[in-house]
Amino acid sequence: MAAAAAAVPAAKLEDAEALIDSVETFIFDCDGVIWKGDKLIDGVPETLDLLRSKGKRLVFVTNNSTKSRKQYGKKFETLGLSVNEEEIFASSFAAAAYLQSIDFPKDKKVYVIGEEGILKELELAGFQYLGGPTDGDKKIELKPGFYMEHDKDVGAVVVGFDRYFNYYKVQYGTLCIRENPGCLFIATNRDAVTHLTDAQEWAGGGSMVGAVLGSTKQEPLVVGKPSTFMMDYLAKKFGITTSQICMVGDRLDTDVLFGQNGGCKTLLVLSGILIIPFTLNSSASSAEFASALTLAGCLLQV
Ligand SMILES: O=C(O)COP(=O)(O)O
Ligand SMILES: [Mg+2]
Repeated sequence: MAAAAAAVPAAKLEDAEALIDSVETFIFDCDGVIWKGDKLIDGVPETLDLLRSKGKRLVFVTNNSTKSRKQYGKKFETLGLSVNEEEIFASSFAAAAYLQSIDFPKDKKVYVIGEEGILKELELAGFQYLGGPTDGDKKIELKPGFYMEHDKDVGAVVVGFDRYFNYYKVQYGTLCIRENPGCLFIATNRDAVTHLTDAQEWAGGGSMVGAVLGSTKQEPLVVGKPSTFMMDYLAKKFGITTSQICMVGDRLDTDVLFGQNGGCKTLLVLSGILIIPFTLNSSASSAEFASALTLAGCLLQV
């Protein structure tokens, strides 16, 4: 079922300082909030520094499963942001963590329609996997009698954004889900579009998931936003109550809904889907931070 948009009417942020003082943790979405593609969004370093200087915990949650947490740590570093791996939760990690949470058998395998980030997280979690980029150049020749074999030990198909998506992968994933008894269909996320470059929006993970949903007629279990799986995981890990969290995102149907589903305060910024860039000079006081957020037309969803 597609995630509904946030139900609560939006209100323009009036008092950012009160918001900042009312929570101990800020969860930031990444694409459209921290960066767009590989381009850092103006004002982000100063904003993060300001919040850290006020003793706030910062956590980063991205639905983009192309990278592992470690790889995202490198991305933050190249953008000049010091963020440690433990503060980053990507949906690639969520897929592996979910399989761990259900004690997915280690003698079963995971077929991956997606990129390296998912493979790396599955490896770290000790799961056997196949597929991923190596199936990116496999072609199907539909000659008479052609029959595609598939591994009967696949117990889960994980689908995420995959720039090398092809018919071989759809067919392989479909065979596993339809013919291996109890085979799970897990989606890292269902974002319709995302900024894979800063120049435009690109078809997102939702397009790959939609293809497998179409061929299997099965709804996937989504481990990324707006599912609360990552919220529950990080709230438990950091020992925080969700009312002490403000979720900052650029999408209603994933980020804001994720925050609302988790019982957090939510802040919708307009630097992602709608572009209203704002800059914050380095000596920004929280009042300036407040006015910058207001300037950006931020809406506060409560
Ligand atoms: O890449 C995506 O699909 C979305 O990524 P985000 O959750 O960081 O906005
Ligand atoms: Mg985003």
